[in-house]
Amino acid sequence: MMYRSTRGQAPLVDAGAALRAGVAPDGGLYMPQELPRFTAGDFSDTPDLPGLAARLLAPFFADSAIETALPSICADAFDFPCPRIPLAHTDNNASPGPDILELFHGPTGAFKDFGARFLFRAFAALGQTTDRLVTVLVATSGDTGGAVGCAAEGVAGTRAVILFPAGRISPFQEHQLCCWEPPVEAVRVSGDFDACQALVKAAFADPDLARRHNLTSANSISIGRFLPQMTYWARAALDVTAETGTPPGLIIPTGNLGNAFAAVLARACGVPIGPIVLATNANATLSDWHASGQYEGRPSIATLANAMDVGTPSNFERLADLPPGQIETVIRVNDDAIKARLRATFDQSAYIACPHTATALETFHTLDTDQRQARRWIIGATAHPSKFADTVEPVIGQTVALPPALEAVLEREARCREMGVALPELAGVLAR
Ligand SMILES: N[C@@H](CCOP(=O)(O)O)C(=O)O
Repeated sequence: MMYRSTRGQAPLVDAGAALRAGVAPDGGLYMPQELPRFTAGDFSDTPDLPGLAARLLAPFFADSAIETALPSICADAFDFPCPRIPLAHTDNNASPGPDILELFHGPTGAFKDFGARFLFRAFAALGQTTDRLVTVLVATSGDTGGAVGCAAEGVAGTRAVILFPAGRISPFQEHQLCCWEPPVEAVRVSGDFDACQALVKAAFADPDLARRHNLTSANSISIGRFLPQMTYWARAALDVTAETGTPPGLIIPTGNLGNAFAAVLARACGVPIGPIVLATNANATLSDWHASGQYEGRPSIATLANAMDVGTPSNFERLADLPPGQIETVIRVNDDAIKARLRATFDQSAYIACPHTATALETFHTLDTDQRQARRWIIGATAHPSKFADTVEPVIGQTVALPPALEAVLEREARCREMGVALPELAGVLAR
């Protein structure tokens, strides 16, 4: 498989080179040159997630340095459960509740563990073909940073530098992304997530900086982050289609658009997925685009669903590269509605959702009864609620226990550096 740039001004590269580069040299994002086509039968003998991942991802990594290691990378990266839980009836009419796909049972309690663990294992496989240190530069609005730090710790040949926005992430998230051993470094930036993301892109666009530090990305702009995220959507969609005869609809909490784009790509490759609905917080870039057809990035707004506080979603560039009509609906949910849905879900179903998952649950309730009854709906539950205890606990009126892996994070010492939003400051951080 070869990869082309969305901007069309860069040479074709294989998957290994696309991973090493992070973004294309013309500033575009890498896209597969052609899409493989699957049928449900292709996965009939792959009941578990790692097996399905290896089958689904094989064409994407064909003829690259990762090809032979792919099955073991998938087995090692996806070694935690990903349960799909039917939610009890959530309102008074007879329409069934959605299924909740819990994507947060990895070591850092967020769906990012799938992609981050895959990516760093892929870097390790690539590392056997080069001895140059790779600097993985990543911007986070909360969850990516923790997952990347955890996945990067101890991986030979890599150094991870995590930029996070001061005052815009939960206390647990901040501790979690600052607690990993060198060569993982966290940097608190006096700006929002979009400023962090712009800094990362500016560093990639600076040829001297990019070459000197051998920069690459661990955000979903990297194919090594977003391609593995197709796996759990495919698993859930194949299972529901087998159970009901109808492809499920997906409701996906959306910020940087990497998780939703993975579902879009899986559907484009023939995975049986029905409508794809994006659930966003008050940040209106995607809902306005869907309503008007005009895309306009803008500064992000701070919300309770902070990991989705993105004003300029990176993967829009990939979405715009595909034929129109890939996203059926975009629903924007404000903080009051997030809190109300969190509370109602707890009261009616005894289910504790994180604020991002609550955004998707609220979105489900905006669908009309016919839409809800036409098929099974799957809610992507993106993070463990205990990561957002300061928001969730007052709303539901009880404490939320940390799972053991997250509890262990608090025993680690947290440290970070500080910087502003100017590229020379980042150059200084990278040089130290
Ligand atoms: N929601 C993210 C923002 C970055 O998204 P990514 O999927 O492109 O890494 C976060 O939690 O940091």
